[in-house]
Amino acid sequence: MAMQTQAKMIPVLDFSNLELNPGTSSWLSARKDVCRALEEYSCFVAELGNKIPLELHNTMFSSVGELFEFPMETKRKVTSERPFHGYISTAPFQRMLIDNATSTDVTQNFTNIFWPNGNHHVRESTNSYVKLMAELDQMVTKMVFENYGVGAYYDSHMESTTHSFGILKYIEPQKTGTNKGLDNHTDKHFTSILHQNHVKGLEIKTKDDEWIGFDPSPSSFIFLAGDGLQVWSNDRITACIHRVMLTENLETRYSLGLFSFNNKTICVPEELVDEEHPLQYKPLNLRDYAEAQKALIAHQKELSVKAFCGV
Ligand SMILES: O=C(O)CCC(=O)C(=O)O
Ligand SMILES: [Fe+2]
Repeated sequence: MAMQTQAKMIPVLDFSNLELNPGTSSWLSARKDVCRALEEYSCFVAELGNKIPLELHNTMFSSVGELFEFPMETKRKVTSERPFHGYISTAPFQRMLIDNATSTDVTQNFTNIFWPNGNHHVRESTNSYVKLMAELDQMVTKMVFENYGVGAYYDSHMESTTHSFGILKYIEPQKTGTNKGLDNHTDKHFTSILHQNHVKGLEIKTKDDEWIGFDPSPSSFIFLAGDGLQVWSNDRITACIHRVMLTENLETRYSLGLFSFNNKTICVPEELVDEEHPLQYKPLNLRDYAEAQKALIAHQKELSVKAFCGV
């Protein structure tokens, strides 16, 4: 698979023409590219081409626009007991985050909040869209596990993984007086996949401490390593530091994300600990980590995974 470099440096991997079946030569070559990109950049752009039909992209972004137009009391009905989930409105953005989004009952309950008589088109589109992203996540995760020689652990990892689906709307900077959409952070889950409309803003921090922008297109998704993957890989892959800056935006920025949570305790596989890679982390429970993070949020502090469970 050819690896190009987008804008300045984010690697772009072209999955559009590939039938990726485990064990084939194209799978093995993609696996190598995926892991190299994650080790060097903590992220990569997955170009899906026609695997994401333009109509599905358009339906998703127009529905998201509609969802945020509903009255506050309707949006507040999107709730969850999971930390940081449900509907949140802060100065620069509004977000709805639903857990276990690959369940069609969950997407049905979600759409029924807004359209009590049902909205078949939005529900079906959301199901197809979440499925597409979850399949991308599963494929990349399988490649990562295989690459480090522990493919045998992939099935049990995925069995205890759930995916949360997030939709975000950023308020235009001229209305808030700040161009900061989202502060520098790493994601507190295992992996993330983001997809957005045409309004730029997502920036990734490189290992040389340079910020580089993501150049969006309807068929490109960005895959980011989260804190969970950093722990699991014993620092072979580090979590992607990213932020959203809304400079020059005259239009509303919407982004969609699929976030994977491993619901068991994440332990570094013993195969990934050796003299060159001494154990860096105690076992990590992502829910406890999110709760600890939440407790600090009032103080505007971010808890690093090293501080939480570093050895
Ligand atoms: O809006 C984006 O592109 C980034 C969203 C993000 O980083 C997050 O939800 O954690
Ligand atoms: Fe993030």
